[in-house]
Amino acid sequence: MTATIDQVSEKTFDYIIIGGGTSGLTLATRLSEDPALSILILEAGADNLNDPAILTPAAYGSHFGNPSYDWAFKTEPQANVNGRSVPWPRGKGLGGSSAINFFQYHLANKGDYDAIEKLGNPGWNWELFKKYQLKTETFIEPEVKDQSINYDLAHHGNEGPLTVSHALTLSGLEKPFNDSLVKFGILPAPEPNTGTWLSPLTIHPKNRIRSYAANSYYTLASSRQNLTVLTGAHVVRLESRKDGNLLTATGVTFIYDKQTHLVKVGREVVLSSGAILDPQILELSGIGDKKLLEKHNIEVKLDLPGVGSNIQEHVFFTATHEIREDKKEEVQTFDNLHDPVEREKQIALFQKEGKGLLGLAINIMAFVPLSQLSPDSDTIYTQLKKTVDEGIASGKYSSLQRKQYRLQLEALKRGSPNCEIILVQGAPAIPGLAKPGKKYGAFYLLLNHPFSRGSIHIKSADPIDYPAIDPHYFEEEYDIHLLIELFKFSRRLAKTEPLQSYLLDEVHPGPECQTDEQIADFIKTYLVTTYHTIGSCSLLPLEDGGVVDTKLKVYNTTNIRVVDVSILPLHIGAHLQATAFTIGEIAADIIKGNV
Ligand SMILES: Cc1cc2nc3c(=O)[nH]c(=O)nc-3n(C[C@H](O)[C@H](O)[C@H](O)COP(=O)(O)OP(=O)(O)OC[C@H]3O[C@@H](n4cnc5c(N)ncnc54)[C@H](O)[C@@H]3O)c2cc1C
Repeated sequence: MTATIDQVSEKTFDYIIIGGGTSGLTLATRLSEDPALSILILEAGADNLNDPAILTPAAYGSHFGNPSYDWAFKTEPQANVNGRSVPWPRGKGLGGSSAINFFQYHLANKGDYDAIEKLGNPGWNWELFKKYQLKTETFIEPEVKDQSINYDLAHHGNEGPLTVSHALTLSGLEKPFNDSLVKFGILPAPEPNTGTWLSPLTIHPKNRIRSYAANSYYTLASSRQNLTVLTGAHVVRLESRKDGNLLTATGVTFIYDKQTHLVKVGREVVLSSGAILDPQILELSGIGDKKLLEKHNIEVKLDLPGVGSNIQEHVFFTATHEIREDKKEEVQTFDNLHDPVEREKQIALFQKEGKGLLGLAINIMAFVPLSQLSPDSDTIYTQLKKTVDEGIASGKYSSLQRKQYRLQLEALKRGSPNCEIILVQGAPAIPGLAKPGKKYGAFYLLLNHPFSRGSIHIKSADPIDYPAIDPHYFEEEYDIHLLIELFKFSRRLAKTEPLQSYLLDEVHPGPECQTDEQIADFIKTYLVTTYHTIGSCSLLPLEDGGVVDTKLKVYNTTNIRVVDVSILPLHIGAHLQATAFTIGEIAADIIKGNV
């Protein structure tokens, strides 16, 4: 049961968690295990519990633009992607982005977490993330023991709140994709993910519904008397007092039903409002870059220039092929789900028998180093290193970028996976692309370790005004260079047996797109977000632009923490939800004094 405003307004809680999303609900569930503590979650969206629009698998993208589920952000116009403002959907409501995401559930490779420690964060490494990820999930072994499915029980939990398993239906494209990649030396991956892989998913294979923060973690805790959840509560700012140099949060101001309210805090305020809105709430609270706050006439409580800087985002674009006529019956794709009548039929079939297209998932993926994909990888590395060296010599890069780039270059040199290819069973939603009666296979080509750095800052002191999201796409040329190489690789892969026997010629962009300039223009026109923003409240030493310390506490505060993916200081080669749940688990143990 969610609370009424009278149970919250002007009351005091030990812990106030802002945002009932992925990390926030994880943290709240663990903290409320102690009946002596009172915990409040303030969530701007609705509870959306038991909503089929969230629970039904294969609902990819159907929530986008719907204010009941999606904040529907947009970037500032991006100079290097033809001036486009790129839509950034993000989950709104209990469960946050875990309620609308695409189900893949996995950590990145070891080196990506160890890099967090190397940036000056003792203890924040692979061992820590692995230990706590095991707490998040109960892994159910798949009934279909297809040879494409590869997993290692040592890397899975068996007592966690989330249910994780593998897709109920295979499309028929898994094995040809794997076998063609082997011809390039890219082998099926052991866990964790390096190589070709079918990602585990947060779909309950028995109930056949999405497993996410609200029906896993929150369900465990929802009847506890010490946990209060207020939905429809949009947090505006933290109230605070200053004792010497240290800031202490005393309460939280929020808007509920168009009225402004205050709730007081006994111990700590935790921001779990996601990487886009954490910086807005901090800046509206007077915590951020002094010059920016003064520009908006906000009283400066803490000059903390790292807030909203160091933004890194995964992006991708799609190359689409038609499935050959003689393979159409053999291969299952999402294409038929665009027909509303067929979709209803498939939902009924899935609910009754667990069969059909809804059991398909976006899960066929490979995490590979550039050196395995491009014959020009040595030249690209040499050019990149030269650019970085010149940038350092000219003073173009901050001390943080210098450290990050050194680690990124080292990772490239040792052949750590930095590219991702997903084979999606169906055409992307580009108007006019998919023809009725045809089936498609599409390569999603992803940039996971960008060199460009962006920012997210308030545009005004109005809390309802969305912040300016400026990822600075392709400001570092290597980022687009890598995508061009990935695209060329996807063409070679499509022409390699056995995949070649399944895929007809590329229909988008198509054969007329040949030169690097043409490919770059296609990428700039169709680039989309992978929904994985990090860095806006980075876990880093203060002198490198850090916002939180290794206990996730905001610098120079006594009781304000940030607990969500905004703390990641350098991007990882994985989809982010497993890391978000894991951060919630780690934070709970930090607060309990166990880490
Ligand atoms: C469309 C989409 C698809 C994705 N697909 C995958 C995938 O397949 N696999 C994967 O691993 N990852 C995926 N991700 C990414 C992953 O789901 C997120 O990175 C992760 O869930 C983020 O967790 P979080 O706790 O940081 O933020 P969120 O889960 O987004 O939680 C933030 C919460 O804070 C609330 N909030 C924000 N501001 C306020 C405020 N002012 N007052 C009160 N409440 C507020 C929000 O409404 C939200 O509920 C996807 C994300 C999206 C959006």
